[in-house]
Amino acid sequence: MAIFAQLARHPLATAVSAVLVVLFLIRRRPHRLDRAAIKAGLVVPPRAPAPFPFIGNLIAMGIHPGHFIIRGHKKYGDVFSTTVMQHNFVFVTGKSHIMRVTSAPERQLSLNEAYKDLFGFIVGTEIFVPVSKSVFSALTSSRVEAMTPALMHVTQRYLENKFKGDMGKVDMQLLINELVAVLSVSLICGGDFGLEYGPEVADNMNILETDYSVFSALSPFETAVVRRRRAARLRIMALVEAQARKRVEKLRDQPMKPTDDYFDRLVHVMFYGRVDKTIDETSIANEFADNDKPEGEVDPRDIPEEERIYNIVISAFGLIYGAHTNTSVSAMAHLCEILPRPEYMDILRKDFVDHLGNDAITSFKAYLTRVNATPRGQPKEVSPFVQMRTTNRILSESLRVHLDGGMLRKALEDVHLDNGVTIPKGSFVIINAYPILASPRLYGADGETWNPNRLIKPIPPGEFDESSTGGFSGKLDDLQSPLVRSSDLQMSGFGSGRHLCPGRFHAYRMINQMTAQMLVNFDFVVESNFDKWWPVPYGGTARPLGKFIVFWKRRV
Ligand code: HEM
Repeated sequence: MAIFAQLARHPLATAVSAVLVVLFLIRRRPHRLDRAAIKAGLVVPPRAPAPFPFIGNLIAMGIHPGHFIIRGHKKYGDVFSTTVMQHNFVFVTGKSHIMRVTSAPERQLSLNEAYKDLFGFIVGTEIFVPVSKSVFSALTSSRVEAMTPALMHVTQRYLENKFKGDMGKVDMQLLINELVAVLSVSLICGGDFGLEYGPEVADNMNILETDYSVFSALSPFETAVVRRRRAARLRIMALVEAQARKRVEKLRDQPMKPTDDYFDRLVHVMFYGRVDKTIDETSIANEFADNDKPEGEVDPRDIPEEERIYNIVISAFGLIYGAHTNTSVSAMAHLCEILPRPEYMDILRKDFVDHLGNDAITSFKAYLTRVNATPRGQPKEVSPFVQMRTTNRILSESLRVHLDGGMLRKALEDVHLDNGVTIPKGSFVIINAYPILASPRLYGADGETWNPNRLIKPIPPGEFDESSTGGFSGKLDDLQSPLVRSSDLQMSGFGSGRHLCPGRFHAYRMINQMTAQMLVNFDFVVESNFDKWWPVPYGGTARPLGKFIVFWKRRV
């Protein structure tokens, strides 16, 4: 009792004690999803206490999700949970659990529902829709080849416009953001559209991606930010809609063709209900691409034409967003490593000129003509971009180091793991890439450090030492990247399993060709580079903090 009498005389101490008691009580309470599962007799994951009411473990997750998650796995094992902003988050690692999560069907562990719930307020919830296999097939590596001349042409035109004169200074972050937006739009909506409307879409994308405030998100009133964002979104949608109407007319009596671009595919599938019977299963980037008819999907011919057009616009808009955001920050990550290092700029220049000469677009078109003329069944010439192994490996190292997001799902039903633990329905599930990229077993003692030599000259497995630096003794895939399959667990930044990123071939092509065209035409000196990178807790590339300002000089 004496202690309470003492406290009563010190109001501040009383207030602090009361807050501590409340925090203590709250941190002990299991999450409501756990309570429901426990009531049903299920074993739930061990829980890392969340020290703050309402925000839960937001601060620890915000500072460095990877460190928080590694600490959690060390303490609680392969599966543990915590509360962030009232949501239940379950973190999963270990091969069997990762395979269980990444191979689960969408109706059980949903990628779309997870992103819709957490990020829908930023871009609108309706863009998170599953895409059918017939459409995904337009993202295969052969489609990347066909789109390459258009991407190179758009890049060339863009650089001509931006770098006027012989020398200058540029904010590289803004430039890359805009250029990748122009390229993404060209990729999804066609090169013709990209050249004409790319910069306008890029400006509006910039508003959507950067112009939001917590105040406007929480405010019951319509703020100026909300109005700007709505106008930007509507403008992009109006442009894409005009393109959709044009293509609907163009493809009215046309069957699907191998030469269709991505937008043609959308129109064939979503407007005319056509299915590609010739899809080569193995050429689809997605390991579990069995979502030809996502659950609940109806035959488009059964819905009104205007609704079909709207669905095409929404799908295209969602994909432009998906293609742009991560590719843009990945390109920044790559260039912020390359531009301060003249020796690597020279290696990339040489690789590009060795394979495509001084007139890259003409050389690439000639290569495409040769490949298209190759009779069926005969071995085809390997793409010059695929032959640039060193270039691809250097990019893979940039992505490996900066792609420390991972995979995010929402449990739409209770998910039982083989260790007897159940992920309760309603939880968000995260598999973080950081423990993989920082694993000494795979990359030695300095896995977090950018060092392309580890991929350029991998060490034979018997000679690999976990305490060594700059090493890697695993396998590389066609992109000269550490394998991304869930069974190998070498690199999970592009996801794996059912939702493995189908656009990664396009991402490599966009970044490699734009980097090469910049380096071949200009010298660069970095004035200031990003201060640091904030690792994201969801899928994709870390986000840069600070300014990336660069002097450029035209090469003669
Ligand atoms: C370096 C650039 C890119 C990165 C880092 C990246 C990363 C990712 C990640 C982490 C996922 C989720 C995987 C999972 O949770 O299992 C994903 C999915 C996806 N990505 Fe990418 N991506 C990139 C570029 C692109 C591009 C250029 C496109 C389109 C052309 C694209 C289209 C998609 C689509 C459609 C999905 C959803 C797949 C599905 O639902 O099955 N991405 N990407």
